[in-house]
Amino acid sequence: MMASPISREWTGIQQFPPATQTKMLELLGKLKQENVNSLTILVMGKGGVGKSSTVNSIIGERVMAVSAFQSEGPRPMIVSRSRAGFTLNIIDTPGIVEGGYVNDQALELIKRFLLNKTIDVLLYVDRLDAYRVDNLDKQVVRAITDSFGKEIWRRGMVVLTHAQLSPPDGLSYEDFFSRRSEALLKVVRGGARIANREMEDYSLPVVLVENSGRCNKNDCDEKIVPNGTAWIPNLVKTVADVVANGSKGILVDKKLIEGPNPNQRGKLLIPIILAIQYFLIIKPIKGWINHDVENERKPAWELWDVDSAGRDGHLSN
Ligand SMILES: Nc1nc2c(ncn2[C@@H]2O[C@H](COP(=O)(O)OP(=O)(O)OP(=O)(O)O)[C@@H](O)[C@H]2O)c(=O)[nH]1
Repeated sequence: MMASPISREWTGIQQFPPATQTKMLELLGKLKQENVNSLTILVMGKGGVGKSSTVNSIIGERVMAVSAFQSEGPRPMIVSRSRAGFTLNIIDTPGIVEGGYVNDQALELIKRFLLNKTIDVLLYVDRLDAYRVDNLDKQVVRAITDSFGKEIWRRGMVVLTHAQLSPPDGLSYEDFFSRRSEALLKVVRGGARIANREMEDYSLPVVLVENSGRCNKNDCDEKIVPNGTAWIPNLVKTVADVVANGSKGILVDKKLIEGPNPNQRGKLLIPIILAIQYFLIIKPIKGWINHDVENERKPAWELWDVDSAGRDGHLSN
């Protein structure tokens, strides 16, 4: 069982405009009807994409420190709020990428932090206003998959921050949004190794978020994204849908954390591959080069030139 963190009254809900409050309380009521009395949401993604800001927006309080620079300590944080007998726990994590690679230590910290907790929903956060996906995105998805198992993506949703943008010329907002989400979903499915035939089980909804204070509002004073959706209640509704999709939450137990990591097996192969390369490729080439050097009997100061000439000569053979 999950040790329940000390949870404060969710007073931040009162900061929302009445229309949002009504929707939120309706959603919580619906969850309670389905016997869901508490939810734990895990928030992950690269650094600086808006994870902490999103947590603050949902809670309606400035609970997480937000900065334009990478967060100071690589430490996960949990915030818990209760309202009408329902408890919402959100776990914010530091970006797990450092210097172009996934930081395994940061990942270990997150795993240990989550020990004996059940993840009900994973928010995979990235920015809407990015124009391409790269290998780093895939690495982050893979790290999440290797840490918590592929099944976590059945409880996953993609959150796109910085949603209030004007798309580049010639593209409608809807087109831009669908291109960006398709590209990211492809990366997630690839990194999580979700086969085409499994797609139905991994629906991975995509939601838009705008954390900026300059976020547009509708007539009811609710923050809206450019497609007109009031994004906070929409995000919470999507969370509720994911919980109801028939899959199970992910219990992070010792076995999951200490179990074999497919990445680790891959790493074991690296020295073997390097050794094979050395004996089959580099050694013979060196042999040829030395052979050439001896044959040509150049003076020592010219050996460098001979060396590269010799190598080129043999490689093009
Ligand atoms: N315009 C705009 N700015 C945002 C949005 N979300 C976050 N930001 C800004 O982006 C910067 C980083 O936001 P954070 O919430 O700290 O990002 P993070 O993903 O938690 O960062 P790390 O903790 O370093 O991993 C801050 O300057 C935020 O004000 C958004 O939706 N729109």
